[in-house]
Amino acid sequence: MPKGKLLIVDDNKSILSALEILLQDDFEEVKTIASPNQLPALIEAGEYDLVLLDMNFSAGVNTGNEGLYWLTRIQELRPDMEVVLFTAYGDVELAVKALKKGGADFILKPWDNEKMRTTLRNVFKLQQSKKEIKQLKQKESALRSEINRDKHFIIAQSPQMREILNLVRKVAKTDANVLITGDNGTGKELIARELHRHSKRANEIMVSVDMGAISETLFESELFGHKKGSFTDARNNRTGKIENANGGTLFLDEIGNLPVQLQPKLLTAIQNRSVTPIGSNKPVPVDIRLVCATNQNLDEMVADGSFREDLLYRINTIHIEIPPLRERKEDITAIADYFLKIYCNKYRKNCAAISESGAKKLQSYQWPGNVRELQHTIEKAVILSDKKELTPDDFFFRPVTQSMVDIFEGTIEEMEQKMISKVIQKSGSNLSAAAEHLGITRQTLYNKMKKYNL
Ligand SMILES: Nc1ncnc2c1ncn2[C@@H]1O[C@H](COP(=O)(O)OP(=O)(O)OP(=O)(O)O)[C@@H](O)[C@H]1O
Repeated sequence: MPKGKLLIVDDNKSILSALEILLQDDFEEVKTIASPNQLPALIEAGEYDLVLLDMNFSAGVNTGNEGLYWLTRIQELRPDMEVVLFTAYGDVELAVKALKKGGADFILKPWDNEKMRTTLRNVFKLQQSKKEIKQLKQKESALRSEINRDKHFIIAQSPQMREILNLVRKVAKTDANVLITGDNGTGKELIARELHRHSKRANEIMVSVDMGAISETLFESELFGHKKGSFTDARNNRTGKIENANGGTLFLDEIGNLPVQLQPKLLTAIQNRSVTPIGSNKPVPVDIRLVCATNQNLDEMVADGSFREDLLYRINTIHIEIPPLRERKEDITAIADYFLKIYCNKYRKNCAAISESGAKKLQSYQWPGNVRELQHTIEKAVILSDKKELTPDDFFFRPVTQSMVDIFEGTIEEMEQKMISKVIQKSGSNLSAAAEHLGITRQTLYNKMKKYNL
């Protein structure tokens, strides 16, 4: 059990010295100050857990109003701070007023040593319990949103997917970090869930973070958490996703989007098994299994300096590469049949099967959006068709535009160059939008523009 840090405010120096000696063994730190004017800076720094606050400061004034004023100030600055009020005047009315305003307890001067120690220790314990409840509530709401997500089975008819599932089952039992790569919609998150489901952490939470959906300014707080007041919008303490995943699995999707300046902080967190929230200097221990995914080429990003090599080595102890759907034809019909059943049921349709020619049409398409695109194609066909059997004309594919045809010519590098120029042009030279559209970081986009002289 942590002992906590106590801040004592009283304008009587001999009281401060006496209390410092009395309480030094009960707390990790006892800091004494003679003027409440120092309070805001100390409270905002977030170092202390509770305050013992004198009610009267200016000589001759003993209405307790100053104490009430500072109590409110402390609560504004840190709503989770517990304040014990301290006064020489046994004024019950004032005590009630202070407790009504949110004071945790009240001690009268001259004080009884044992009572002083017990009161402060109990208030600290109460504060710790409140903190734990808050963390549990956050964890519970994260758990609930995870549980409410749609659950799908993995369909694996192709030899490639069967091999991947075998590997997943073997690796799942260990705590090895896993990197899953593959194009958009190939099933990376589904594989991550399978890893978690078969791991010894299966009864704990898997926290998923879509790094492609977080704005650059929020990355650090989202992952590591922050202390209240550590930046302008930090109105409350916030637990980061890494800490939320404690005991379970942390799934970092689109890991290639992690800004380069935050990569050392993630590396330190993985190596030291602890996270340090923004505005704090206290590392919090965490026990997580890390699974990362990306559709970007991390080796290339290491070469162009937008991804740290040491971080790549840390996250890819085991590497699982999911092939695009067009390279595993056996899965196309099996997955199509699987989604057909799901959507017929959902939309109460009587479509029992896909015709042979329909299946052929599905097999011969390139599926640039992989399983996700197949899923949507089947859903759309089920909604629009009134037939018992789905035929080729029920399946609509994305039209291939002439500009796309032009891009798909030449070497991979030439195609990449053409694609980047096109996207920059389409975005009106807005590089952030272009990078987002291409699914790469701004840094990678700059590097590629330099490489291709764009
Ligand atoms: N083998 C499979 N069997 C059944 N459903 C699948 C399979 N693979 C993918 N899916 C489904 O396809 C959709 C996309 O899968 P998922 O989100 O796991 O892909 P992803 O590679 O993580 O995508 P992104 O790259 O966009 O993050 C999901 O609805 C998922 O359930």
